[in-house]
Amino acid sequence: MHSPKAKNTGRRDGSPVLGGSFEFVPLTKPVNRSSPRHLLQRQGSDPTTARLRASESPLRRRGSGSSTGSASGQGPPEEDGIRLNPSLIGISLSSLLAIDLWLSKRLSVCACEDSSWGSVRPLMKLIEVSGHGIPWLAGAAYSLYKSDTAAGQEVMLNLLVGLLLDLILVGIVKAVVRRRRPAHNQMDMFATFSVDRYSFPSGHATRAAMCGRFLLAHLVLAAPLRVLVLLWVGLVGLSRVLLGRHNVTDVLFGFWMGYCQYNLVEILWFSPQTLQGLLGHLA
Ligand SMILES: CC(C)=CCC/C(C)=C/CC/C(C)=C/COP(=O)(O)O
Repeated sequence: MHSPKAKNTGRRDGSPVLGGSFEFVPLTKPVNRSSPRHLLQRQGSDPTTARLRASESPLRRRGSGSSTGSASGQGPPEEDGIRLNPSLIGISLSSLLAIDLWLSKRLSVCACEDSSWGSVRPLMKLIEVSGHGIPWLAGAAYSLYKSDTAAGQEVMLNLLVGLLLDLILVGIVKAVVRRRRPAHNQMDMFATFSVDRYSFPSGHATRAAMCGRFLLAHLVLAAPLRVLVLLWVGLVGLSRVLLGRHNVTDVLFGFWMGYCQYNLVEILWFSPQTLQGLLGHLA
């Protein structure tokens, strides 16, 4: 299991490392302001390692005076300002990912039958099916076919457009990011595409967020039903992590992406006239 703690103890000299490429230097350690040669002698017996350390660490670079400083010797060189920010971003991202992996593993309590909440797994899989693309596409297509009012047809047509858009956008992001599903996931999902071996973002989460917003905006629902819709969206997201299908960040990003996708559906909104025009051009 990856945990922040485990990641931070990887160095023989005890200095914590995050993501393998960043090094924290204790601020209490005296910074040597003399020549780099002196620095090398203090770094230990391996001069190559010592030279690398001296050049990696922004703190040491700043402290080493004329050898790496600005031409005038006053203040840090320009490049320090440029490199410090990416380091901070990198460290923050590495920490976030480490917490994500650790938390997701802790929460995957229905990942298999033998897990601590293994008995709830069938219920979680039922929630999984409720957020799957096939029932949603089939339901929207059937409602479009059966609808006898122009308003009903318009709403169902645009739900269908939104669902197809969701499949395409999630497929693209998954193919670009290529984040593997958690190791504890059992790949026993029903009807998947090849990109669904990747986990970022959760397609169930994007669909739940987009459809949730769509239902709340376009169906006249009583307050208890509106609460039920919100509850269902939350449960779909939670079930992805409990089943071990996703890390927490896959689901959170999925919710955000689905929320934005609904905005896109609103922008693209097809009216029956537009549809008739499109069909007329095709015929
Ligand atoms: C008509 C047509 C193209 C249907 C395809 C529906 C389909 C197979 C959707 C995939 C749904 C799925 C398994 C998404 C993966 O969700 P994650 O939450 O595991 O990313």
